Amino acid sequence: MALARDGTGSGAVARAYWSQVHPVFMTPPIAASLFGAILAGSVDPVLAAVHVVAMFAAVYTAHVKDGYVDFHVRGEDDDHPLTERGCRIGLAASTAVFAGCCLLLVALVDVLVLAVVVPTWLIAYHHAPQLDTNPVTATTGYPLGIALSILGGFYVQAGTITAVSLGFAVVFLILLSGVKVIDDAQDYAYDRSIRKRTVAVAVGPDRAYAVAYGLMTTALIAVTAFAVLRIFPLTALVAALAFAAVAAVARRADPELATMLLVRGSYVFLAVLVAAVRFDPLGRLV
Ligand SMILES: CC(C)=CCC/C(C)=C/CC/C(C)=C/COP(=O)(O)OP(=O)(O)O
Repeated sequence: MALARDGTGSGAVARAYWSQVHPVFMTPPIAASLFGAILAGSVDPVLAAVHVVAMFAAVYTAHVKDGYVDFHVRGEDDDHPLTERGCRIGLAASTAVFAGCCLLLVALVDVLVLAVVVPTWLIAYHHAPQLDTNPVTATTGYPLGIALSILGGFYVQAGTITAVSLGFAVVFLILLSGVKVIDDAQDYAYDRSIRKRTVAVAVGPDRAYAVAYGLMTTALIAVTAFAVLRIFPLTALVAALAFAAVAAVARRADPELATMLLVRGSYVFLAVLVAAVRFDPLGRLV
């Protein structure tokens, strides 16, 4: 039975599976995992790599399942490169890779690591058709995965969760939930037509913007407070300032441009936080 819908042979199958690798969605959890590792201080590259592969496998699972549900079950999408059987085999393969990583982490770290790793797959697998039907879970599912990726990346190195790692995870959960609300607002008309209940569809675009920027502001205030209290490194203030500058520009842009700016702003935010955690130049000055 065919695995790919657009042709036969190993080339067509490989292209179909490769199409489910979405760098826009897969790079952030990988970066988050590595950020967690850096936060822990000393980085064991093997542990970091196993956790990164687990996060990749979780997000791959989410995409294959989402594509399967949107095309084969709901009939929402016009096209999908994998057949139903192709989707099932893809899901089984990515889940097997994820389970293999979990076993390795249990062997190399401890069994408690499962508490911060397994939920990422649960969120990913249940994104469609369960979590994506409710505005709250549709918005927070992916950011929660990123937050858990930070915690998991940290845990595999440090063997514990600290207040600082939890603080960073919560900040990313809130900030990225805000970005996701704007991202979803891009598809407002289409999502409304298929009765997909994003925040923009549920409360209207104007209130969705207010919710989104409220969430981002809350996250930045938390970073500022944690930095001033020296719970986070002082240089984290620069990360908050940089993101605030991007968000101020995005506020006046349409949802498409705003999403593009905010996603890039999130990378700048993360990059400055890495520098803050590693070197804290501002903290050394005062
Ligand atoms: C480790 C980690 C980050 C885990 C979380 C995984 C997770 C929930 C990923 C979601 C990826 C995805 C299918 C996005 C598109 O959803 P959509 O419903 O907005 O887009 P659609 O309109 O294409 O269905």
